[in-house]
Amino acid sequence: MSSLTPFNGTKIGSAPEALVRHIKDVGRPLTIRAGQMVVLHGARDRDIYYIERGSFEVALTARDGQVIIVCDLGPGEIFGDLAAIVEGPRSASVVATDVGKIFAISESEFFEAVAPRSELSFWFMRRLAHEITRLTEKVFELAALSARNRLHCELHRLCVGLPVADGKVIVAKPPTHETIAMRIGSQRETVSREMSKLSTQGIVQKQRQGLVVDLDRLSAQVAAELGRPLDV
Ligand SMILES: Nc1ncnc2c1ncn2[C@@H]1O[C@@H]2COP(=O)(O)O[C@H]2[C@H]1O
Repeated sequence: MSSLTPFNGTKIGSAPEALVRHIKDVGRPLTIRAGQMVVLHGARDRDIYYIERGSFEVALTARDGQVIIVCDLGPGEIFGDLAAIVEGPRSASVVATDVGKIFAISESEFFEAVAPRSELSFWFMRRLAHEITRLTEKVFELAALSARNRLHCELHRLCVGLPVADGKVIVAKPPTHETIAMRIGSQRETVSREMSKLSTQGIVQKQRQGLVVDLDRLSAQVAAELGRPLDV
C-alpha cells in the first residue's frame, strides 16, 4: 500500500520474504503492459497478486467518468486481497501505469501460507491497520480541507523519504497535474492554478532535475492548515 513507513528496515506494504518465496513458488508469473487493467471494480474473481516489477494505481471511476485514485502500488506489494477477505466483489480497479511483472496466486494458496504463520498474519493485519489510518487521514482531508489545502498535503506526501538539502527536496518524476487531481478528488485546472501560486511564492520550482519543493515552508503551511503536522 502507498504512503509507507519503515518497519524493521522494510516498508509495511512490502510482503515478507517467506510470503514472497511462497507466492513465487506456487504463483503464475504474468507480464503486464502499461494501461492494463488487472483487477476490475465489482468483478467476482479472487486471485491475489504480488508485484515483482512495475507500478499500479488503485482507482474508482464515478458515473461522470471522473477517476479517483485511492493509492499507488509498487514492487514488493500485494493487491487483490480484500475481495478474498470479505468474500465479496473487487473493491476497486487496479491498473498498471507502466510495464511490469506480477505473480497471481489463488486465495486458498495465499491464506494457506499466511494463516498458520503468526509473523505473516501479523504483517497482514498491520498492513491493513496502516491503510485504515491512511484512509482516515484522507477522509478528514476531503471533509475538512479545501482542494488547495489538500494539494499542499499531497505535495508534502510526495516529498516523504526523499533526501532534504537546505530544507529543499527534489521530486524527480512528479505526477502530472491530472494525476494529482485524481488523488485529491479535484480538477486538473484547480491543481494547475494552485501550483502556479506555489511557484510564485517560491515553494515549488520546476527545474531540469524535477520539481524542487521548499519542504520547510510547505510543512509549515500544511501544519497551519491542518492545525497539526501532517502524519504521513
Ligand atoms: N484503500 C486502499 N488501499 C490500498 N489498496 C486498496 C485500497 N482499496 C482497494 N485496494 C486494493 O485494490 C484491490 C481491488 O481488489 P480487491 O478488493 O480484491 O483488493 C483490493 C486491494 O488490494
